[in-house]
Amino acid sequence: MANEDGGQDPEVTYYTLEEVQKRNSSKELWLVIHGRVYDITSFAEEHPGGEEVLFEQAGGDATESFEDVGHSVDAREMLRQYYIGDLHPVR
Ligand code: HEM
Repeated sequence: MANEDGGQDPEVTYYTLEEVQKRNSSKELWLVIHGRVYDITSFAEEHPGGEEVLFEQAGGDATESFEDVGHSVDAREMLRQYYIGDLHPVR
């Protein structure tokens, strides 16, 4: 996420929504949750909620649908292993 002063963290890779939107197939499946970008290509077929719902959100912001489901703490911790960077802050 952006620093307190609104600057960018040099340790973090930033992706624009445009870049994320290209990754919307079974070969490359990225999505955004709470401003963080996740590459869940390898996870889709293991998702307990099915891969279909993930394809519907592929390449976009899945925050609302992720929260609507009321995912468990375990599910939230799983996110960590698929994290690849942050969404580029919009200025
Ligand atoms: C990378 C992101 C996601 C991860 C790691 C994840 C993980 C999980 C896990 C571990 C479960 C089992 C129940 C639980 O522990 O809460 C689950 C269930 C489920 N997830 Fe996800 N999920 C992700 C994204 C999404 C998204 C974006 C949606 C909706 C569009 C979704 C919809 C569901 C549904 C419908 C269930 C089944 C609930 C049930 O039948 O009880 N998930 N997910």
